[in-house]
Amino acid sequence: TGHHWGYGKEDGPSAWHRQYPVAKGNRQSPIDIIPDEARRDSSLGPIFLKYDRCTSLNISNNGHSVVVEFNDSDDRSVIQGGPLDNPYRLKQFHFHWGEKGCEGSEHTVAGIGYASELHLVHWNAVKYKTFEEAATAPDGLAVLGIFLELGDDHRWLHMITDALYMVKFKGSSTDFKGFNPKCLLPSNLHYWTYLGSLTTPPLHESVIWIVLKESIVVSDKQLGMFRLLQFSGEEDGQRMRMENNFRPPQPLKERLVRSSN
Ligand SMILES: NS(=O)(=O)c1nnc(N(Cc2cn(-c3ccccc3)nn2)Cc2cn([C@@H]3O[C@H](CO)[C@@H](O)[C@H](O)[C@H]3O)nn2)s1
Ligand SMILES: [Zn+2]
Repeated sequence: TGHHWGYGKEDGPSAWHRQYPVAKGNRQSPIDIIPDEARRDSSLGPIFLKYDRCTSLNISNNGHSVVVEFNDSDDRSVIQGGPLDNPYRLKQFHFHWGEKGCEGSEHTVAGIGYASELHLVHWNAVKYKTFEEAATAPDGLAVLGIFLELGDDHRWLHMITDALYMVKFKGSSTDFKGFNPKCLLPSNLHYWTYLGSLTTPPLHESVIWIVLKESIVVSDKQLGMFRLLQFSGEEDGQRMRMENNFRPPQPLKERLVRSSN
C-alpha cells in the first residue's frame, strides 16, 4: 500500500527518511569499518554457528533481494558466543550486490567496498516471542555479514545461482530444501561487531552486527546470475534488473566498533 521504497533515484536510500524517520537515527547501518579505529576486546570470545540441523524452506524474490528462509520454530540453527548473551535463531539469509565488481557491499572497510555482501539474519527467541517483536528491540536481532569478492567460482554458490531462474520476478518463491549456509562461510570467523540497524526499511535499530573480516570468493559469472533477477513483478511493464540493492554507509555517531582477537 502506498509509496513503496526501493533503490532507485526517487525511492532509494536518500529518500527513505521521509517514510522512516529513524533513517537519520543514532545507530543506523551499514557503516564504514575502519580497522585501525576498532577496539580489540579480549572479552569478545569466538562466535559459534550451529547450523548442522538447519532446515532451509524456500528461496524467494521479495522485490529487494533474493532470500532463503529457514524453519525458525526451534533452536535447530543458531548463532551464539561473541558479543551475544544467548543463542539467536537463523531466520533467513539474503544478498546485496552492485552492477560492477568494485561496489555492491553495504559495509565498507576503510572506504573500500566489496562486490557483494551476504547477510544471515538471526533473532533473539530467548527474550522475544516472535521475529517482529525482536525486530523492534535493541538486542532483538543478530546479523552476520560476509563480504563476497571477485575471483574464481565459489564451489557451492552454484546451488543458489542454479535456482535463481525460478525466482526471477518479485513475489516468486520456490522450494529450497537441504541447503546449509555453512558452505558459504570463510575459513576463519574473526569479526568486527557494533550496534546498528536493519539496512532496509523499516530500518529498526535492533541489530547486533557481526561482520567477518575474511571474505569469500565468487566469480563474476556467478555474481552476474544475481543480476538476472528483477526488482519488478512479471506483469510489470518495464524490466527492472535487480542490482545496486545496497544502502551506503551511515554516520557512526557515538558508536564504537569492537574487534575479536
Ligand atoms: N539487510 S538486513 O539489515 O539484514 C535486513 N533488513 N531487513 C530485514 N528483514 C525485513 C524486516 C521486516 N521487519 C519488520 C519487523 C517488524 C514489523 C515490520 C517489519 N523486520 N525486518 C528481515 C525479514 C523480515 N521478514 C519477514 O518480515 C515480515 C514483516 O515485514 C514478518 O511478518 C515476517 O514474519 C518475517 O518473516 N523476513 N526477513 S533483514
Ligand atoms: Zn541485508
